[in-house]
Amino acid sequence: MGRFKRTIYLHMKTLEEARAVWQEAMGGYRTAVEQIATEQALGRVSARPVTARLSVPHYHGAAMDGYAVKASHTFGASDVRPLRLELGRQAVPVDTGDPMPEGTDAVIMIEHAQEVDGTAIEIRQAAFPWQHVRKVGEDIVAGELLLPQQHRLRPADLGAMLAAGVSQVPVFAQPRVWIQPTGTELVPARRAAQAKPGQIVEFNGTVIASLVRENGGVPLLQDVVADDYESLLDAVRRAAVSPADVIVLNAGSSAGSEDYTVSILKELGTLLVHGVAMMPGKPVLLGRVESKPFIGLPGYPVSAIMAFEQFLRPLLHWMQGLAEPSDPTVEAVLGRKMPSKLGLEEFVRVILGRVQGRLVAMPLQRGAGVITSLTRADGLLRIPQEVEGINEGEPIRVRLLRSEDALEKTLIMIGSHDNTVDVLASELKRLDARLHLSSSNVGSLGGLLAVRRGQAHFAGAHLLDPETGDYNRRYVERYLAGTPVRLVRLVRRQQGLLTAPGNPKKIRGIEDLFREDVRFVNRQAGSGTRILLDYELERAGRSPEGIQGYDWEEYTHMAVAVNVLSGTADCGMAIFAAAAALGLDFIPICQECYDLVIPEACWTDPKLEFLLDVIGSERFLERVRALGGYDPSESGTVVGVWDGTAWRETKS
Ligand SMILES: Nc1nc2c(c(=O)[nH]1)N[C@H]1C(S)=C(S)[C@@H](COP(=O)(O)OP(=O)(O)OC[C@H]3O[C@@H](n4cnc5c(N)ncnc54)[C@H](O)[C@@H]3O)O[C@H]1N2
Ligand code: MOO
Repeated sequence: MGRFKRTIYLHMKTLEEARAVWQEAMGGYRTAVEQIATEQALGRVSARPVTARLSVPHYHGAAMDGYAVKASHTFGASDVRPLRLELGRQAVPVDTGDPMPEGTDAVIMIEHAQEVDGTAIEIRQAAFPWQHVRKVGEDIVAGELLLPQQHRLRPADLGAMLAAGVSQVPVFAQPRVWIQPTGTELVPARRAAQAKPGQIVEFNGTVIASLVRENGGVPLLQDVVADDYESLLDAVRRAAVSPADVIVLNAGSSAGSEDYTVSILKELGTLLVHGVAMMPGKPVLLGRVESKPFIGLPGYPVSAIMAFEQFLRPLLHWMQGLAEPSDPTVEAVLGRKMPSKLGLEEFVRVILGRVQGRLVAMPLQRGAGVITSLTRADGLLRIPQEVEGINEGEPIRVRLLRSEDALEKTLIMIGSHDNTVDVLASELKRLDARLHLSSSNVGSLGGLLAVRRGQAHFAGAHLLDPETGDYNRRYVERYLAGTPVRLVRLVRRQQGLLTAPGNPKKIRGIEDLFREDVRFVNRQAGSGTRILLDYELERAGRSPEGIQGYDWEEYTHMAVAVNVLSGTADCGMAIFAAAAALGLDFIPICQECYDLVIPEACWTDPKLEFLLDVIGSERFLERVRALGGYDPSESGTVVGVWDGTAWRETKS
């Protein structure tokens, strides 16, 4: 078929404008009202006021176990003048909830009466009228308003309705949402392992369906349809005549030549908004097909979720007569400078934790395709469109994605990543389910700087001093003058050369990097691994000249490994774990030390005590050994105490 014209965002709106247009168009849209059994109504929203049919209680009943009496018969009883009441006639035994016997109006608790000969009780205190009696209608009076309309029903609400004889309740029908994943490149998740380049596992459908469910709707998740005009047109037509109340298409809403959604919306309905000045989520599309709201969510997962929150979440609430929920926020300081595009409202995912009394927010990866930026996030920072960026240390408000008290149990780690840190995180959780380790991977040096700024509970670093062969101490001296810290060894780990499986080029060591038929992939300047390579070259008396690919820099161990696996490089330097993860060959070059840098100010924080307990535990050591490529024999050892100007202890 012929190529379609590329579409452009006709009139990009600000987020505020787009939300206003959407509310104007859809704010009054409601689902039908249906009667459902009260027992099934949890979480549903009342469509009309609910009134009580019966009073509760509907008889005068005993509120305590004891004896029903007529209060006036007990007057005058006291410690000095105990009073006897004849059992059966003046005092009738009752249990809590029993109806009050004819002629009685008070209950004396069993512990305040003494039985005498099985024929009478003796009391030492008078009862007052209606003492320990639940009177008719004490709780609910028939005809009284029990619950207002547009109220989300909670467990206690169901109880009150049932008690008051309301067995059916009128509620707004749950909005049914047609979710149509589109894309020729999409393959079902069960075939994830066989996906070829260009094929993407379909998962947005499940994410959107779950969000719909969380917000009181019923997802109608469809099979994927191809990105061609006819198939999409057909899908939207089917949605329009289906019982669905809302139509959601994902994706194909941006400017690609296969992004037909705009044309379809124009053909079958009305376009309200195309393009919103928000990021992620810019290519969102809003409109109407027949009388149904239509939303085109962007394809990138984070974009889809952000656009869901701004447009579909409020809609699902309006449709049930509810207001859009507000989100809890906290005040924090930004841990790292964040530039932002003017004219775009930006949503930045952050980790959050309390370090030395201040709540610190550290930005995670910003890419709209990085779904783990949301799984790992503790909060969401919104940078308004008129702001060009936020400076490090500036106070900000952050929307919470976890509970506020959970933040008090969060350890913030910044620095270089290592797989044993993941083991640490999982062992901490095992010890106490509330403990949480949030990490931001910005390299070893970035970690030291974060410690200097008081933004991390600890950093992870593996910085070699080429002059002494020692790790981290020299860098602490240079970057942490005035900041007392302790260095704790986490592990020693193998660094080496990675090659394709079977090592087809027969690479045996550093010397082979200079061969003409070997293409190398390097790590970025300043990274621990790069420093190590340069050190090894110097020890071998070689300069890097002559290594093909020395200038080609990647930022992580795994990125190096991926290049070797795909064949774009023959060899790279990384830790053993990266080779093991992708089934590559590994030629050990040396062992390096990976240490935790813990500020003295955090040393006595109970969370860090837990952390050190974990590092010292046999289970942790076992799991680290099982990873391969690690030597945990010094794990947990304090290898240096820095008082801000000098080392107080040397290696122990
Ligand atoms: N030239 C331009 N290109 C792009 C622009 C732009 O303005 N000009 N906008 C970018 C932005 S911002 C976003 S966001 C994306 C979204 O584009 P679409 O909504 O058209 O989505 P696709 O291109 O079809 O897909 C993007 C990406 O997401 C994956 N995807 C799609 N559906 C699913 C699914 N159900 N499950 C998992 N992953 C899915 C898809 O395979 C793509 O990788 O466009 C930029 N481009
Ligand atoms: O706006 Mo897109 O949604 O950044 O990735």
